[in-house]
Amino acid sequence: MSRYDYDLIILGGGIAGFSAAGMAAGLGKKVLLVEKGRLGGNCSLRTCIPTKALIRAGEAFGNLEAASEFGLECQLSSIDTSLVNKYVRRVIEEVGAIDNPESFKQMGIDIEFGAPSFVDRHRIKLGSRIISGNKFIIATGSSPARLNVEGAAETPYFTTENIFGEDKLPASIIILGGGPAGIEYATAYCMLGLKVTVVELAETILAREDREMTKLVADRMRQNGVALLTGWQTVRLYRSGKEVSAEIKNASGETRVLTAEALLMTIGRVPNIEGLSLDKAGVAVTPRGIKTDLGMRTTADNIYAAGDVVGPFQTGAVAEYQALIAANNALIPLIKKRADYRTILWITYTSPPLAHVGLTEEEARKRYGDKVKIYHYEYSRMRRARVDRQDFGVAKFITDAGGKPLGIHILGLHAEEMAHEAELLRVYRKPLHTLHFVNHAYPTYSEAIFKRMGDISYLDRMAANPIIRLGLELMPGFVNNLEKLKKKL
Ligand SMILES: Cc1cc2nc3c(=O)[nH]c(=O)nc-3n(C[C@H](O)[C@H](O)[C@H](O)COP(=O)(O)OP(=O)(O)OC[C@H]3O[C@@H](n4cnc5c(N)ncnc54)[C@H](O)[C@@H]3O)c2cc1C
Ligand SMILES: NC(=O)c1ccc[n+]([C@@H]2O[C@H](COP(=O)([O-])OP(=O)(O)OC[C@H]3O[C@@H](n4cnc5c(N)ncnc54)[C@H](O)[C@@H]3O)[C@@H](O)[C@H]2O)c1
Repeated sequence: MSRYDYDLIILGGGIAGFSAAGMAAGLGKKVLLVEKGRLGGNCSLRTCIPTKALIRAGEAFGNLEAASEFGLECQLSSIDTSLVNKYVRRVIEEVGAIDNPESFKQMGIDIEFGAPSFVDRHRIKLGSRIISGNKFIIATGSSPARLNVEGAAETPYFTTENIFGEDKLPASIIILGGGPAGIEYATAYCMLGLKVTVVELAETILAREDREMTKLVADRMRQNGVALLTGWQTVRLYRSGKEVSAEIKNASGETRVLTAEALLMTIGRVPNIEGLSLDKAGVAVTPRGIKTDLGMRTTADNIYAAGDVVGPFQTGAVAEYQALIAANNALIPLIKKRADYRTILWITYTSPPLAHVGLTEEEARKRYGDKVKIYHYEYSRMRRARVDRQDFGVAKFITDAGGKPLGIHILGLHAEEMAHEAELLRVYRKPLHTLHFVNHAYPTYSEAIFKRMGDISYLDRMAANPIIRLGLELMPGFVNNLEKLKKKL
């Protein structure tokens, strides 16, 4: 009989907690999941799912507006958005229902609700009870960071915690923070007809993206009417009658006052560690979150951590990845897994979406100098995109000298799905021309990008190989026609 009540205790019932609990239950372990609030975490209840629902609502309106592109004439004089948040809340409820406590119990996972705190590295206090565990995974996630400037405490503003609680959308909104969160909200609200202003402290929005892609996103957003202000610091917030105002200042000392019906703060996240008494368990923290090694083990050797509470990449996909590594290492000591952050991808759900796979051009040039090759494939060249009237976009391929992808960035319709084929190529270190002989359905976006890029990189490879080149030169016109052919593909 075990010395402990549980083999594994997981703190936090978000995407990281669920993934770890599922794996532990699958391994036949006695597992307890403790959740402070409602099961589902930010991803289902406040961030990933609701923002995608909001963007979908915006795109639905965009599709109506674009009907004439398809020869359909209809009159659209106004848009009533008063039921949009209700739709988003319905989606949250539907997705939340999938994560009900009963379904976890059926998997053999015990669930407890409450705010746990460590007593020592094998015991937590939950209400008046003490519960012991052999291993622990802390997956308590993150909360929105809040700006501490003059007037902030007295000024009403939204964060991801409460933005969908309102019944009506405002007519105008100021969004503080031009990271992925701010840009996704700005995209959706702009499509829904709101007057949107984004204030970003840094000189660029979406600082982790390839610069060329960031510029394309920013230009497109500006064309669509979003006021994007980069390099501006917010110095004061205050109420202006029924509206809110933000006083902002730039590096040259210029000041401006922005006023809107609502203000949303998306300036980053802080790890949820309050009340856990981590010091009693010997778990160290840094300003970014809980300190772990690449095996997701904290400074206490039986305690692991995963997800937003750890970082350095705060996405649902990384939370799940880290949680599986943590559960594996906690429960199967003979097979050690380590996180490799080079193999993660993410999507920023602008419209169209932006997929990020591997290195940016700036990072690739820093590491590999001028040896990198850059290929672009414009959506305007795709037959499928033309059919769909979706020909804005570009796929950018950054490869090493042998054509192996270092980074792939796709801005365009279905980029979020195509990113996975890109990631497979990169992770398995296959050159782009591998795809030259892989069948892709036609007409699809995937065919257009991957097959054609495979063809182009294949031709490049042919031309670069002196022996093949010699042979080809005997074929009249081949090499001369190469550039023409590449343009045509
Ligand atoms: C606007 C926005 C949009 C996003 N969209 C995407 C997206 O499209 N795709 C994507 O991959 N990522 C997206 N993310 C990131 C994603 O939300 C997070 O990375 C993900 O939710 C992290 O999961 P987690 O399980 O680590 O933490 P969380 O989802 O925060 O879950 C932690 C859970 O722990 C509970 N908890 C907190 N404290 C305690 C405690 N003391 N004891 C017990 N339980 C506790 C919480 O109540 C919560 O249920 C988005 C983020 C934002 C801000
Ligand atoms: N699709 C996705 O996967 C997705 C979508 C949204 C968010 N997320 C993740 O959620 C996390 C939180 O997103 P986020 O955008 O809130 O955080 P972030 O840290 O990624 O970006 C915050 C932005 O706010 C700016 N900022 C900071 N202080 C500011 C101030 N005082 N005034 C104006 N701007 C200020 C920062 O320079 C930064 O650009 C991120 O890690 C992100 O990766 C993922």
